[in-house]
Amino acid sequence: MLPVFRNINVFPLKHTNRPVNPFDLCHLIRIRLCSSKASAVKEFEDPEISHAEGSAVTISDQFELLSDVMTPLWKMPYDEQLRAKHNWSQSVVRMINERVNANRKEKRRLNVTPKIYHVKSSPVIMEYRNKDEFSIRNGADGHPKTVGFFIGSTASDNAVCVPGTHVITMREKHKKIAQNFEQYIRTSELPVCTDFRPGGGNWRRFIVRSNEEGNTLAVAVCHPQLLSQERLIEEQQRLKEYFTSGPGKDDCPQSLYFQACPHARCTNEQAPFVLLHGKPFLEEHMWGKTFRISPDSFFQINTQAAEVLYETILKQANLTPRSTLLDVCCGVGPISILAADRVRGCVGIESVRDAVLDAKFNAKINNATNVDFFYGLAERLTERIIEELDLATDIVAVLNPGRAGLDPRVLRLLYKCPQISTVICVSCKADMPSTLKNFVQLFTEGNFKLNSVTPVDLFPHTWHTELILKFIR
Ligand SMILES: C[S@@+](CC[C@H](N)C(=O)[O-])C[C@H]1O[C@@H](n2cnc3c(N)ncnc32)[C@H](O)[C@@H]1O
Repeated sequence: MLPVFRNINVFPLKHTNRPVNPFDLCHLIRIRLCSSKASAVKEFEDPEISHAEGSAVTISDQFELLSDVMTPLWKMPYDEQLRAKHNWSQSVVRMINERVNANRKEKRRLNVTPKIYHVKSSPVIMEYRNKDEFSIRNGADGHPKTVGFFIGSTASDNAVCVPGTHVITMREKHKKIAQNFEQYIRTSELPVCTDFRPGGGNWRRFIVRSNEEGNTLAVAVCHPQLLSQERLIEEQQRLKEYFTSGPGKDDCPQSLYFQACPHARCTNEQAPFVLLHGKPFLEEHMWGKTFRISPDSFFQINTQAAEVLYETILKQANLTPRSTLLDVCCGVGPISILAADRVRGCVGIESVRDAVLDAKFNAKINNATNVDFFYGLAERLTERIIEELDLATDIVAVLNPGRAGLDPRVLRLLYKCPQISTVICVSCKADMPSTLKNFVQLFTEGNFKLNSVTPVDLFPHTWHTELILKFIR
């Protein structure tokens, strides 16, 4: 049993609008775990859980359940996890095969038979997450302002928020800053946002990021509802004082931001990230190069494993001084900047403006003079960029979109371009229909062969695995 973090009584419920029934909670979590990929489903016949009225779901149970949701493989030895991920990679290839053959009129099956490499392990398996996104809702003790992660379903009204104190992939600093933020919002007059409509409350999310040196950047996200600008500024000032000179000062992040976001998510253009304290950016180092990361920019969640990922991508790409790298969905530019010394030039496309500004800055400070980045959607920019790469004889495209995959028009442009002989697809959601569709299109319409699949474990203790799929003509 995990150690008890602090004494929370589930009953009586002082702060809640609606009591949490411990039986409901367990039942919900059981459904959640059974429907997840986790094989180890916890049985809830624990003597510490009694369903009689007035009894409690122990805090240690909540922590264990949260670990089961967030890190479902946490009880499996790491080498077994790697074997399970290898099997999963094979199943992705089977899914590609099924889809390739699903709509074929000809009787003869097409076989996609790439070489599947062993999973490249993560150099670090504990406390590797450099970003955590905390929700704010009712805790299992009924406190309406609890900063943590949901267990149960948010769609039904039964989800509760559990602090991430025992999640083994989370860094201690993130936990401490989140605990301090929880203390802060419990003193704030603003309620938690439970509805986007007026009157639905304010506090929504808390994001903590850090680099390998231990510097941290935090963003408090608040729905502005009908609050005046003066009231928002007053809250920002109080939050800043709490962390810089108040009770949170021992765990003050190096950068503290506030965002008044009226939607589920807002970019910096939609709702500016307001810097309350410290440096505007986080800096990360890989291969002796420096990367600036803005609060709005993507960065791989496991920095040390990301180095392994990038090294593997560049190796698979067989780059030469004659190559041009087309870096589609480039983020803050790591793939292009790390490849710059090996190639004729790199061009990156990215749809988040701040990430493009970071990428340009990163190219400059790393002296990557043969690299350029463009702001916009790949589906809008790729055609013009390919036209401008007219003189390039050997183009390698690296595609690393989010879970939505890429628009089929982008892939069409790539396989119609004769100078592109290699396409490397990088995905952490390779088994999602949107992503599988991209692979199948490259194979069936584009006549590319799937040459190899290399899994890289960016997410130890979870089922997620980053896959590098190499397609060649
Ligand atoms: C998984 S991240 C990869 C970023 C980068 N390759 C890296 O390793 O850090 C995906 C990036 O693609 C961007 N993106 C998603 N859809 C896009 C699109 N249609 N056009 C351009 N960029 C897109 C996102 O903003 C995000 O920065």
